[in-house]
Amino acid sequence: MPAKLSVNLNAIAMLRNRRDLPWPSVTGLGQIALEAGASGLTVHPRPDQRHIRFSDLAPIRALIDDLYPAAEFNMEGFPNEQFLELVEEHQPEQVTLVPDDPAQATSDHGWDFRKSHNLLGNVVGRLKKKGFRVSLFADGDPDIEALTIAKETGADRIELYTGPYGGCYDEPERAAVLLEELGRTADLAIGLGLDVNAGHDLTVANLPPLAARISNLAEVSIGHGLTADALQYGMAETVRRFCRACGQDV
Ligand SMILES: CC(=O)[C@@H](O)[C@H](O)COP(=O)(O)O
Ligand SMILES: NCC(=O)COP(=O)(O)O
Repeated sequence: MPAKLSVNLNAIAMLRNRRDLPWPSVTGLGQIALEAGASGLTVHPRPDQRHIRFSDLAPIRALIDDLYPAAEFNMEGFPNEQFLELVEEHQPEQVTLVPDDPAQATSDHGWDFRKSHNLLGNVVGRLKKKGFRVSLFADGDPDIEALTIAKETGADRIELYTGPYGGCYDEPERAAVLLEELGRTADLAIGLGLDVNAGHDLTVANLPPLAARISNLAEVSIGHGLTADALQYGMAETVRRFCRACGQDV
């Protein structure tokens, strides 16, 4: 089965938040993504709402429920009480727990499962009792003991943090080493009965080798690279539309 694509809307929300105007529309672009074949939408609401605003969550939930009931809503975040209440209110199909601090610019590491065993055990227990699928953000580190703890929390999946791999776009030898570590981590996780997602800085260039190495990859969530491509591949047509709006015949 090919990996499912969940489109992360954070980058679009960040662009929208530059002005007090409703475009680019987070829900509207989410709809285009689902219409084009994405299997789901991902958001990572942070406490300062610098990307996704809490008020974006209900319209995204409604978009999926009303028009794309087979699609999935994936909410990512650090499991503080505010995040857990947002999850309980908006009922995503998947909750991805990420160990990020509110001051972090973006997610840059997976959980330290040894240190966070109790926290994750409690939070995953609370979410599983309410029927959520839970995924835990994990480094590409083939550490069987750490992955066993992840499994013991009751989580369903891990999401491999692919940032270091994505950052090696101009260092193919280093990328190959990191790819193999991600692959070995996935093999161990799958062996323990965890499903495997992946995300962070994935692109159309680095995704095919990852999907080939992890043949059971369940889902990738992609925002930054996908939004960059949407701008690049949409720019020419958009400039033509604006030239026409100027009265030019192009
Ligand atoms: C967990 C993860 O890797 C992504 O959610 C990442 O944090 C994207 O969020 P930003 O685009 O807001 O950095
Ligand atoms: N979980 C990773 C994600 O949602 C997207 O990360 P990025 O593609 O914006 O780096």
